[in-house]
Amino acid sequence: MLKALNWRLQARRGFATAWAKPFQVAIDGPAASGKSTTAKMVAQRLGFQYIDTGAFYRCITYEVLSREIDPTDPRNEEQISNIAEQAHIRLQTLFAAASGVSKDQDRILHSLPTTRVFLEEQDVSSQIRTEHVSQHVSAVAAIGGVRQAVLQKVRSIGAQDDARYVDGSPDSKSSTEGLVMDGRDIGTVVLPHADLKVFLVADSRVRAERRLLELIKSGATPAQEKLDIDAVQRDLERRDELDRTRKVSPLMKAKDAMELDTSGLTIETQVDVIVQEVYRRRKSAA
Ligand SMILES: Nc1ncnc2c1ncn2[C@@H]1O[C@H](COP(=O)(O)OP(=O)(O)O)[C@@H](O)[C@H]1O
Ligand SMILES: Nc1ccn([C@@H]2O[C@H](COP(=O)(O)OP(=O)(O)O)[C@@H](O)[C@H]2O)c(=O)n1
Repeated sequence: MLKALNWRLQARRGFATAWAKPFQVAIDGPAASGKSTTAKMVAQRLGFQYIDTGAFYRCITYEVLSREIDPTDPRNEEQISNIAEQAHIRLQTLFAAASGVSKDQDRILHSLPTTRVFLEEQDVSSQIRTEHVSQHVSAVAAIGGVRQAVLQKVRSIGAQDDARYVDGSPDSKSSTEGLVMDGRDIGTVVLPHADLKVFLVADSRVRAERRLLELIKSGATPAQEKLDIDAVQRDLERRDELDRTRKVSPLMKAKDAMELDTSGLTIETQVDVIVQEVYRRRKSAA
């Protein structure tokens, strides 16, 4: 029965082989190196599912700060881990419509997908991107119980699919053909057997300029939070240092990861390099 259903699905999706393992792309790197932008566009071009793991740590941090709990006080670790375990977090990525396309290469779509983040079914997409949350998220993400809880959540949502195209139809391809996940420990801990691991880096000044522009454009930061480029750069560097030096699953490049410096690249180029690498590896594995 299950096998028949699987064959039907395979036929609809035009797969050559049944029970094909989804192709996993792991993208890691320091803050504002371009991970989520690149990951979303790679997922869109390939029709893969996209999971932003940083959003999970941000949601938990938002909840912790809303309850006025100090994440830097070790006495609060158990309480924060419990919050992480109980939190119900859901992501919904809105991809651009891909009507009438047949071949993978034809799925080249240039509008940027957006991810909405729901915490207990409340849309917190902009609240989790404020500087206040950014300043505390690395302390929360360093807690072992929090990492365990997020690991379980991100692994289990691989089985669900909340992706949508802008025409509102569910994306029937995305969950089975492949998955793009971005974060800090994807290639090392979450998906250690990923088919392609990418470690994105960029000069910290360039990253700060990009992040500042993004904060201004999104209006996610309240007017009273005065931003300047030096402050943004300091915060990125401080967060990277905390992420690199924590005891549990620190930020590091997996041994078998491909490093890509985005400092002098356009978004299109960095996406293209990864998409071409996916095609190359799929071809050589066929
Ligand atoms: N090559 C690039 N050129 C210019 N801006 C970029 C490039 N790559 C990413 N960006 C921008 O930099 C900002 C940070 O990128 P983002 O994908 O959010 O990084 P991360 O997920 O690593 O924190 C975003 O506003 C994004 O649009
Ligand atoms: N897989 C992950 C993803 C994020 N994180 C933590 O969550 C924080 C926010 O992640 P993010 O990807 O939203 O951050 P940005 O790089 O977008 O600013 C990081 O600074 C890490 O502390 C992590 O520890 N492990």
